Amino acid sequence: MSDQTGAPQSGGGSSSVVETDVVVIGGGPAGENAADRAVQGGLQAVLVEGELLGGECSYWACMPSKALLRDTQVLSEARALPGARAALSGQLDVAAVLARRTSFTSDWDDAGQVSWADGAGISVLRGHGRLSGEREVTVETAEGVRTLRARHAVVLATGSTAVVPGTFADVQPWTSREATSAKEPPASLVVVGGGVVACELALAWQGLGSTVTLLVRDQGLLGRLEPFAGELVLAGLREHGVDVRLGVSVESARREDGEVVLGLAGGGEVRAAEVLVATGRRPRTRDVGLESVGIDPEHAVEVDDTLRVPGSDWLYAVGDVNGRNLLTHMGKYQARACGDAIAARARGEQLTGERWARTSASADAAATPSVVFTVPEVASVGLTLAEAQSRGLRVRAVDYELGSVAGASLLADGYSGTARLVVDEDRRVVVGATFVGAGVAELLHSATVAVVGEVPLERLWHAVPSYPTMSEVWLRLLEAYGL
Ligand SMILES: Cc1cc2nc3c(=O)[nH]c(=O)nc-3n(C[C@H](O)[C@H](O)[C@H](O)COP(=O)(O)OP(=O)(O)OC[C@H]3O[C@@H](n4cnc5c(N)ncnc54)[C@H](O)[C@@H]3O)c2cc1C
Ligand SMILES: NC(=O)c1ccc[n+]([C@@H]2O[C@H](COP(=O)([O-])OP(=O)(O)OC[C@H]3O[C@@H](n4cnc5c(N)ncnc54)[C@H](O)[C@@H]3O)[C@@H](O)[C@H]2O)c1
Repeated sequence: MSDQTGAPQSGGGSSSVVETDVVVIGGGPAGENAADRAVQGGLQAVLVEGELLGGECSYWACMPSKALLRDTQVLSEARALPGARAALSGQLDVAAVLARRTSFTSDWDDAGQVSWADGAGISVLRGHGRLSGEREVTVETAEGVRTLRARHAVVLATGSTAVVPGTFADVQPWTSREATSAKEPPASLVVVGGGVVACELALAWQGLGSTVTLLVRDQGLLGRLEPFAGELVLAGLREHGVDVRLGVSVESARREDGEVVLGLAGGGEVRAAEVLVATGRRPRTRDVGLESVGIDPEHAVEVDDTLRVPGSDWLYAVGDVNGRNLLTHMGKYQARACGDAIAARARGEQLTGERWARTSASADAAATPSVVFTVPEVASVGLTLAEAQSRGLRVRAVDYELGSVAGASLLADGYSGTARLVVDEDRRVVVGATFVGAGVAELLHSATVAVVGEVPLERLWHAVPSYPTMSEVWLRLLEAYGL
């Protein structure tokens, strides 16, 4: 361990038992934050990590993928301004983009995160951890098997892994890991899937010079978001040269002459130097010992709003592994609530799971923000119109073309984008918002505050947006609603 738990130890050598307050299995963003909050709450914590401290997000997901996309976004915005466009000449420096991407992953070295954990007072134990009974975790380390016993809680934070359908079993496809860490663009890339990973990484590699084909089983992209979001992203991908084919299923896959050949249902083939399978993720629940405590490892680990497993007084799960929201910021949010809940219970406090309490991850169900970093960007929070209706809310959607807002028209000639508010008519509050267009990511937090705060429309009217910013879309939306 990189630090002492200060806890009594028994045994020695390869079978030593370490007792501590909290054991966290998985040192991704969620696990790190759960351990950190427990320590801040006055407890000792051991964080067990089998690969790189920092998890998927730091090395193979959020950070490298956004670094791969950023230059394409900037070029697209510059091309929308005649003056800046005139200054654009020559080619994108692909090697520089890849080097910057690599710098964000610290060249896949976690020394910086280990030193953060040390500073935060968290003990890091490297190895594969498994639950091995109540409050007990067994860790396979390079030095032998270690057993950890938790006085207060064990937190499962093992994340998720890419789902690769059996069709691709023999072709060693790229998953998001290879697609975020590749050392050079493949000449051609076929991407399978129509979700966030597929859209972002198709655009990233097209922007870096690959010829990209996107095969989508459904009739549209980004099915969980408002329909107009998928339509605008589809148009954006096609404008960037991605060959997007909708309603296409892959029936077979083989490698031939150094290429991947995909056979399509109904006939036809697609060939490319590489294939990226982006067909979703599953919680990492297998091989973590859930069976030893009577939990089915084939499903996400169910938790209550304090992130504790129902029926248990010691087992918690945060981040992707509980399937609530597969997003870094939501995993970290859950982890803060979880670490605080563990510390509070250790002090003998009774938690009722009250909505919006500091120890309840209430926003998971009501106000999850997310950004798709494509061109155009999609920024959304809360419920879509369809979700709100399916929950039985009496809602009304208000739409406005972002290009008609002065701030947006200044940002780009021919700015195209759409904004939607979903208003709960009974409470006259915003329960969902979606913005699609260039530069909308930074607009999102205003909507998150409105949704979480349940700010009445009449009061929102007094939140005056500055002129000429894109935020003026708030005023236009409220006017369109009838205020
Ligand atoms: C390509 C891509 C891009 C993404 N972009 C974004 C984005 O822009 N914004 C965003 O919010 N989200 C994004 N996500 C989602 C985000 O990466 C995840 O939601 C986030 O990483 C989940 O954090 P976590 O801590 O739950 O799990 P992980 O990050 O998966 O970390 C889990 C950790 O647990 C370790 N582990 C697992 N099992 C064991 C075990 N038995 N013993 C010891 N250690 C173990 C793993 O090695 C890993 O380090 C993206 C995902 C992908 C695939
Ligand atoms: N910018 C971000 O915040 C960001 C970026 C990437 C990923 N993420 C997170 O990661 C999660 C996973 O993303 P994802 O895109 O991998 O999954 P997803 O579930 O969002 O999308 C999977 C896509 O694959 C399709 N699909 C599923 N099985 C298929 C099959 N057998 N053949 C063909 N198509 C199939 C689905 O119809 C869907 O379009 C997201 O839900 C999101 O929470 C976030």
